[in-house]
Amino acid sequence: MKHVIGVDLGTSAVKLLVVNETGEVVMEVSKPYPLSHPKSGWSEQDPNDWVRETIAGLSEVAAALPQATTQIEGISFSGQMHGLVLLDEQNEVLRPAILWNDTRTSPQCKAIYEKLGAERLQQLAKNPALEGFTLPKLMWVREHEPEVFTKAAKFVLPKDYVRLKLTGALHTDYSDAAGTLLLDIEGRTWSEPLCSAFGIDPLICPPLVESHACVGQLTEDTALATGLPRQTPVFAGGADNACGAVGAGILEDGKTLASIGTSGVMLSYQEEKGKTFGGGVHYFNHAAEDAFYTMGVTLAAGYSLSWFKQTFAPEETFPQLLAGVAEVPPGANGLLFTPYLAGERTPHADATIRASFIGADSSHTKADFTRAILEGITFSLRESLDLFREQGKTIERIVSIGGGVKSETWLQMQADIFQTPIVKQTSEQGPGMGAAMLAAYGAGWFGSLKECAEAFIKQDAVFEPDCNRAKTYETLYELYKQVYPATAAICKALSSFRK
Ligand SMILES: Nc1ncnc2c1ncn2[C@@H]1O[C@H](COP(=O)(O)OP(=O)(O)O)[C@@H](O)[C@H]1O
Ligand SMILES: O=C(CO)[C@@H](O)[C@H](O)COP(=O)(O)O
Repeated sequence: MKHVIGVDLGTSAVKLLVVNETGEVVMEVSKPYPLSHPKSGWSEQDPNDWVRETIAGLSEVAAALPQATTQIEGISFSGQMHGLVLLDEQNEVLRPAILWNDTRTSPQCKAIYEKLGAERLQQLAKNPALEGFTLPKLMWVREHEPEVFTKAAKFVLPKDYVRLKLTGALHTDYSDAAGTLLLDIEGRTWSEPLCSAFGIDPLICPPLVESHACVGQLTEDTALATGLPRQTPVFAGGADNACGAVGAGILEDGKTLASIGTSGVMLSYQEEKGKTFGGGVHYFNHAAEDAFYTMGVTLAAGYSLSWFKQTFAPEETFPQLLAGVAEVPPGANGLLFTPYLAGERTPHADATIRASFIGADSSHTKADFTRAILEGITFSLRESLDLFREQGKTIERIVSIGGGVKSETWLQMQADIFQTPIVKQTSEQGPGMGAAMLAAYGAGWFGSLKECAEAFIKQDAVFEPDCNRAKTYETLYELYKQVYPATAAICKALSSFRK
């Protein structure tokens, strides 16, 4: 039987999905790598860790499925967005990648607004200037590490670097380019006015391709290192949220997903071009051709839970940590959490805000704290959902993807807080499945991504909202929304005390 491989380069790990022609996942491999925070608000990874772990994952696939490897008709990628990978003339990395959740670039974002003004920026980039985006990171390196910047021949996004090392071919796709703040989103070219306003040589930007485009095959070295055939076709792939949308079947207006990975995302397909939803959300190219989506982002969603586990229960697994949480009532016995460990994007674009537990008392247990964290993350995503609903988007059901899907308690909580049915698919790996689907479509298995979605995507369960819990959560949500304005000034004043 024919197979494709979807490689999802997440923030916590690279996850590989081997999928057969009926859409069945025949093998999954996950290879973690470290995340480093050299200073408060900084977030970096070594791009060569991504390459090493991807090759290790592909080798595991080749060893476990020797017959299947000769029938692999494509590999494609999904990647954490916005991260700046700077390359020299020889395509070697010049410094650690500066990631999507790094907020060191507030002065550069301010400079972008001062130069263009919010209205002109919105007109050209269709997005606000946010610390996580790639352009302010380029400006930061130019200002703070000029000796590095002068050596930079190209920049790429994270998954593009991995693909470059596997194939020797250098590209990015429209969905990932959209998150740089340098793309003319609807014109689908690097924006000449944006590049020239900020002194960025367009030659530093990688060539643009469609997400399903075949960009080459494995190099001889990669074939040797992995055990996969050299002629295996490689397809460009897309931004992880665009791929998540493909893998969750978000391919027409009204279809919406909630993703809880390291970040949290509320994403909806956007038929009407250029709608800004008040400027607080992102508007990006889809991995499907000539299509767009809009989304709000919580910077520390799953990251809040993994931070809590690592700090207070490092010996426990996630299922052990979550074991008592279903028995704790909504509201965690009077404990509220706001997930601002790394600053925030939507609806509060604020790099200095930090997280809070409000209402802690001596009766609270670890299970109360854990439940408060799950609720706080979900309230934060509800704020993005409200932005869409308030501007007239009809959202009747939400597909949930990402690591958070592993907890049924969390899925039910999403249904109760979002007040909408939550769909769980057979694979929670939305981005990896989306990458596999791009390979399947690129390889010509299907006439369109929609046809591929019909064949590949399978629903596993639906979680319906419970009226009583939804009502309780409405009261709690109103309290949650008061925490940001009440703590913003305090967090700003505390920022000079941070590491
Ligand atoms: N059993 C579990 N129950 C609930 N959440 C989980 C579980 N296991 C992992 N997670 C959450 O999933 C997150 C990782 O999700 P994932 O989609 O793999 O992230 P990424 O793509 O950013 O690497 C972790 O940070 C954690 O919060
Ligand atoms: O910055 C964004 C979206 O704008 C993040 O969603 C990143 O794309 C990281 O994704 P995960 O590692 O959480 O999947």
